[in-house]
Amino acid sequence: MLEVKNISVRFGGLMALNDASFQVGRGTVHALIGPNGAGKTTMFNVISGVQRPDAGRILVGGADITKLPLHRRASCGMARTFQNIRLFSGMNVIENVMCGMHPTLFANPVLSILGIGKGRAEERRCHGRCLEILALVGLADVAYSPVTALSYGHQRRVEIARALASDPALLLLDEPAAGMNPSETRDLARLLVTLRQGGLTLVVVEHDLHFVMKLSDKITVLNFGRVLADGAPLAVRNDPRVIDAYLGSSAASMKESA
Ligand SMILES: Nc1ncnc2c1ncn2[C@@H]1O[C@H](COP(=O)(O)OP(=O)(O)OP(=O)(O)O)[C@@H](O)[C@H]1O
Repeated sequence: MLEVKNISVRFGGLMALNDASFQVGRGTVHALIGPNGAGKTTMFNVISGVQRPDAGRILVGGADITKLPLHRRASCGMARTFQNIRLFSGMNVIENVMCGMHPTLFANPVLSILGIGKGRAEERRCHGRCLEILALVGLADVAYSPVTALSYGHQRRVEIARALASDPALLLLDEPAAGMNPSETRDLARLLVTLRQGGLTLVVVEHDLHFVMKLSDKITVLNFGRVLADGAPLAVRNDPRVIDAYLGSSAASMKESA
């Protein structure tokens, strides 16, 4: 589904990514982990088109998208969420989700504002689809609530719903469990499993190692911009290089969670 080939990104004298490569299988959950500053967010930015790499290539479904501008990445079936919640605070929940459908809409602004013809039909279709997505993420009952009235965990779900609205095949989630309590994290894990069962491919940057170990089919570990290890959760957890560089004492607690 996704091939990251020999990606390098330099910020002045710092190599944020250094010849990093990995592959993500279709319909899998793939986690990207590593210490602070390892290059995880930079890698997400390269994949999603926010950051142009100095070297290397990104392929989605075999197509080279390295030079595809940010605003055209949705058209190749990719969506992402960000580390910090970025919702429109003046809108309700469903309006936020409907914004995510923008790349798939055709009616022009005049038809949409007047609410006639194609504009009206499209708005109805968009509204119906977003209600389905809200039901999928467990937020149908708050569809018309102001988004600011929702708990932190639910706001994160709205972000995921908005990303799903563009009907992606590949979803990039940057620290989706950050700031969540244990019960919200468990609910999130269940949601991600449901999405994978629906055929979606998920790439997740996450610091919560218990969450990552339970959820992922494969894990790539970054360290100083390089791929330190890449493989099944068990193999990665037991890799001495990963334990030395990153897991340290948390390896023991991860064993319990596996
Ligand atoms: N725009 C930038 N300009 C200069 N340096 C940057 C920039 N963005 C990231 N860096 C540096 O690149 C390195 C990788 O940063 P990045 O945010 O990708 O790491 P990370 O693994 O996501 O870290 P964290 O887990 O703390 O979010 C860090 O040393 C960071 O300070």
